Amino acid sequence: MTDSSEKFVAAIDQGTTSSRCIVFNQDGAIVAVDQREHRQIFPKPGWVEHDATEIWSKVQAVVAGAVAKAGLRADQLSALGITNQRETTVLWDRSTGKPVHNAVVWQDTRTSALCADLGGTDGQDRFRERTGLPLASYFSGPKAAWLLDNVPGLRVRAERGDIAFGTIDSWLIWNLTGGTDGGVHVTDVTNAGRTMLMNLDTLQWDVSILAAMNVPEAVLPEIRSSAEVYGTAVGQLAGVPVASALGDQQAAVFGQACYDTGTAKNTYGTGSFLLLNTGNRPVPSKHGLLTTVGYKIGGEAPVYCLEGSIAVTGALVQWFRDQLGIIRTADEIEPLAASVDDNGGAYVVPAFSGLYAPYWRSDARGVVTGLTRYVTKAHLARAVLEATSWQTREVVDAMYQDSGVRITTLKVDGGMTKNHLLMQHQADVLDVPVIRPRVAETTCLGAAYAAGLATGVWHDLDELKAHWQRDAEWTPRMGAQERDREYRNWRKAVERSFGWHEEGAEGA
Ligand SMILES: Nc1ncnc2c1ncn2[C@@H]1O[C@H](COP(=O)(O)OP(=O)(O)O)[C@@H](O)[C@H]1O
Ligand SMILES: O=P(O)(O)OC[C@H](O)CO
Repeated sequence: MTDSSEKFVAAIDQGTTSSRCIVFNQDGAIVAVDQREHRQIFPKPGWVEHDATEIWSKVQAVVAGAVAKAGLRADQLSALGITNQRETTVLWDRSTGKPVHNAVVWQDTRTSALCADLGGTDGQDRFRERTGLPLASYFSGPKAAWLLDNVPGLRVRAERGDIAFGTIDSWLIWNLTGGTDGGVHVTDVTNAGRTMLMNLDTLQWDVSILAAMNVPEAVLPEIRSSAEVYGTAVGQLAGVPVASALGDQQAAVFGQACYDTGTAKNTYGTGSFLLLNTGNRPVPSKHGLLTTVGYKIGGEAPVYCLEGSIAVTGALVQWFRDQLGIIRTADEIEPLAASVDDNGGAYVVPAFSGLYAPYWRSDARGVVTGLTRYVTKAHLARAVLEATSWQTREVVDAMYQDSGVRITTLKVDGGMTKNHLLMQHQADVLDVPVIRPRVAETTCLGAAYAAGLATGVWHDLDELKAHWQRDAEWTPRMGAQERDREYRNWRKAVERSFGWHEEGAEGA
């Protein structure tokens, strides 16, 4: 039985591989969780799609599951927050509510040639000043343009106003608030900022970029803050205010209580995303980072971040497990790696979708280098884990070069942080302590916090900060000489990955 004065907030985390719903109490503690995976669709090398209809039905199922496990009725929820895999692009018909094509996922590289064309003589930097982003297949605007050009008849329907564009937050909010029967078509600044269509200063759609990418304004959602009531849910959550939306990495910043300028977190999932809070002004990057909105609470000033996006970290462990079959579960990598003292001279650069930060090289492909007869699967297991910590080190160095901020501790979260060997190596190669909080579900927690702030469950950031508690800490142990030698080797390995893929050639 629950105390009737107690307040609860639910958050939906719609991620790349699964959807989760978590119910939190007023202390920010987890009351119930439900989670379901959805299909990964790979129609061609380099293409990754999701079925947005399947995602919506999985989301409905996990909401029902979490609310039931919590022993609550929907009307006992004070608010619902949304957080989501970013950039993944859905176009749907406003009158039928059906997607016109599978969603094109953030990892999908089909727009590489389109991005190269759009860059023209300015190259990757054409829209960087206005959007904070390099032209890369990662972002949503070119994905929408590709769909408009490749789904027969779609452009005409879009220009007539019959089609809606959205990242997953928009798709979910529209469905939650009624869909074809009055659903609201909105997005928040953190998600809009990943389309490459939003101006970072005005936080509005940039009409000249829309024209350059040939994306009609009629398809776009309204851009709102990350924490405000967008609408009221219908259906199973009837009456619950839908009160926050944040991209998952920004939600983790919020859930990790990185509210002060200079604080940073790294989330280790399929990929890894390190965000540094840079305060109320966007800091441009000259070293391969993204400038992105961290969050915006209602009418308050936006908070910006520098972001180092790494496409493949946990996904490399999955590859080691599923494609090579060397381990049966992800957890087995740690004892295997711990059975040897070092990587035996081997390095793995997981440039499966090219390399993201700080290189943004779509011509890179994965390499395993340094092989000799001495190298065993245990050395490779180490090299697989070390690929994550070295990629993070490169991003941390770029953060310092761009912002002058030297990270003194790194807050971490995500599925890979249960791997002690990896977290120790991370502390070693950064030479700073790495700290994991007690509530590891920082993404959902951030969305819940934002929704709770918008509805008066919590009152200010200080209240939220007081919830944060340390669970584990790793302190650096590696000597400087070893660190520097290994870093040099890692960078040599990265150079070996460049220039492999030629656009238009066979294969991915
Ligand atoms: N013990 C482990 N050691 C290293 N990596 C792990 C371990 N357990 C899970 N992972 C990796 O963590 C990732 C899952 O983390 P999660 O935060 O759930 O990711 P996402 O939200 O991106 O789906 C997977 O890519 C998996 O390979
Ligand atoms: O769903 P995740 O955790 O893999 O995160 C994906 C990122 O938002 C992509 O930008």
